[in-house]
Amino acid sequence: MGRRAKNKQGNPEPISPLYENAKPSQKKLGKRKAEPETHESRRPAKKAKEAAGKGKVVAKGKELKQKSKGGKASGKDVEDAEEGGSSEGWEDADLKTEAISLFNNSDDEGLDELENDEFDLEDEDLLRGPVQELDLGSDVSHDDPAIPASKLKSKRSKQADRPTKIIPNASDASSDEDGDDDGPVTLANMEARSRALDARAAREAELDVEELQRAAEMVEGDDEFDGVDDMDDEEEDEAGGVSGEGFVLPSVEEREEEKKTGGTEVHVLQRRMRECVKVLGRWKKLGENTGRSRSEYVDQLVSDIASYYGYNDFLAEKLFQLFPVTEAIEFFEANEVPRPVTIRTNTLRTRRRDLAQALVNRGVNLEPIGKWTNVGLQVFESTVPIGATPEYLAGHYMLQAASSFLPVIALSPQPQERVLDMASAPGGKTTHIAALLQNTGVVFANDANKARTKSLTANVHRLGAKNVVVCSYDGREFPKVMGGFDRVLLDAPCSGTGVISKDSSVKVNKVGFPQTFHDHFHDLIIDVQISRYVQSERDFTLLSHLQKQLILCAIDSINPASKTGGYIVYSTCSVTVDENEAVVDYALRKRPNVHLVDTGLEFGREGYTRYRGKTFDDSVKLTRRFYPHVHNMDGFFVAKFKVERRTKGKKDEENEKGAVASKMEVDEEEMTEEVKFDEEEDRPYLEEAKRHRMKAKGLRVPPRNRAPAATTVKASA
Ligand SMILES: C[S@@+](CC[C@H](N)C(=O)[O-])C[C@H]1O[C@@H](n2cnc3c(N)ncnc32)[C@H](O)[C@@H]1O
Repeated sequence: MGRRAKNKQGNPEPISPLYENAKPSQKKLGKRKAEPETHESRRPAKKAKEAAGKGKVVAKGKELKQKSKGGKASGKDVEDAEEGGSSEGWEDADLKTEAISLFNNSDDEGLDELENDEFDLEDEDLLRGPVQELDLGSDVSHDDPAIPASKLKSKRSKQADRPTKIIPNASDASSDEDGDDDGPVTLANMEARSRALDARAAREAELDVEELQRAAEMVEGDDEFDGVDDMDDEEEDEAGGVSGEGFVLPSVEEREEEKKTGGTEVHVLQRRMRECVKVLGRWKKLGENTGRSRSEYVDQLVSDIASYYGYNDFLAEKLFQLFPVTEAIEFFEANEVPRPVTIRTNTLRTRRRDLAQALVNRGVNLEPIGKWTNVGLQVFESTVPIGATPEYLAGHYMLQAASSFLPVIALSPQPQERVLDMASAPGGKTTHIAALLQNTGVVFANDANKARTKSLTANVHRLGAKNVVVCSYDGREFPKVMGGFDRVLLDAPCSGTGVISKDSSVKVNKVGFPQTFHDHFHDLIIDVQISRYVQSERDFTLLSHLQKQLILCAIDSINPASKTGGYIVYSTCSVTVDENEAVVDYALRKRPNVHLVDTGLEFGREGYTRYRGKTFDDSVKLTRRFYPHVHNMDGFFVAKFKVERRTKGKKDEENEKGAVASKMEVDEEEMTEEVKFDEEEDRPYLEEAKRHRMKAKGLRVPPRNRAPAATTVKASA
């Protein structure tokens, strides 16, 4: 837990001047200059925080309740209940007191999990405690004497009483005109609201093109993402010129010493972060005068981010590198705020309008999510437990993060098709696919973790999906066990760096974890709960290795002659390049008969084609990235491939041998190029993994000291 999370006593120094001094460059951040300052969409995460200031509570370092319009909702709690301990989305989240009463889940499995989960009563303090935010986007602070009161007032009023909404186009414009403040949605006003949303979405679509272009320029022109050098004059004036008086960047030795003595005070951290962001933001102007190198400032800032938000240093740096400096802070801040609660209408049982009406009658305040989904509803408040309504029990909806809709929308399964959901538990996406197939065709819902297929099966039954076959294979066994699919979804096991707001344990390593962790890695069947504890480059390499194996198997499971399909969607709830673009690029190199196509998603940032010295295929820009601070959704990645018929060559013949060939290919390339295994160190883990496999197959397991040693990961896989 970071200092930010720990600090429950007194109000630390407000850090809002940070933003005043180093306002993010809108150009660099791909935000909309054309939008008026009052446009909430500029800072979705900020909106959530503002919401917190209005009777809602955002606590330090731990996400608490999101209570829009006085309501209470916690996305992570809800999906926890829904998905019975899923790996992705909300299911691993802690449950807080309030959520238990409001979003009580009737699903037994979910309840068990809630009861057993790390229920931190200390958080009750946080529920009552003051809001503390490191807010780059908060223009001013009430406490800042440098800001005239008039300015303060107008800036504060920008963030009107609005609920935190899903912002697919990084925009949440015109909430007023769309009637956000006109009271709850009713049957009478729902159509009108939907129309208003459509109109808004159309306007936003235009702006989005502009934003995408900016984002693309940003990636193109700035490999190192080195901050906001291009602040305009006005911004510089606001930023207040040179670095703060009296501030001296600690030396490496001082930093080490500080760590040894248990870190520094929160207000010192805050000030230092503010100063570092300011200097890095205008390095050309300020940097030279400091007599220090840019990397010293970056190192200090990353180290402070790690302490302040409670990440391990490695992960803090990895995530920091994804963004320009100021945007990185926005990202870390957004991870401290819960995402909106959303549900997906199960069209096998009901229509969205009927569901909305039924829930409105029960005292649920909700609204359609946006134009991009015709089944999603965002819940703002509820007087009943949303995970235990009769409609929920009757399978009329799934509690599901909005980002989880995206890969299935991209997959776009057509009636009568044969679809493989390669890593499917607990079934949020499987049941969505089944609904889009209108209960025709067949969905093979596979998950390597047998225990997790229980909640998958339960969800399949509850939602009335009759075209689903549940199975439990290692995904890398496909297409050996079965092939010829029209479409394959690979919602891959990942590090979970996109869902930190739901599962803050992603931030750190846990005591006692490594044994299990390595065990699973060497078995290369990674339960996502475990895969999340990544703490070194090697861990990411191993995870990426599994993802590469799985994606080749997914490709090889497709029937390229499919009349209606021939598509694969690869998705993760992670934002790291290793798990996303690098995997996609690898698949393109290994399978020449495959190319990327448009995901069909209306929003999301383009995938990176260049990143920290790596160059990916140009077409990788067709992939889409989603961020909490931009879209007010979990961090997510979606890529869509089309598989063509192969013109037979030697390599293709090899590929046709199926999963084994796919696995071997990855092994050969990766083992030599990237992953250097220390066989001696790994031997016990390999042996243990082998024992597990034998046990699972019902074979007699030899005593530990006589277990036959596996020598390579390839052999154990
Ligand atoms: C991101 S979660 C899937 C979430 C699911 N698609 C949903 O929407 O509910 C990843 C899943 O991959 C499974 N998994 C891990 N390694 C696997 C493997 N080698 N083959 C198949 N599934 C695997 C995990 O058990 C986990 O349930």
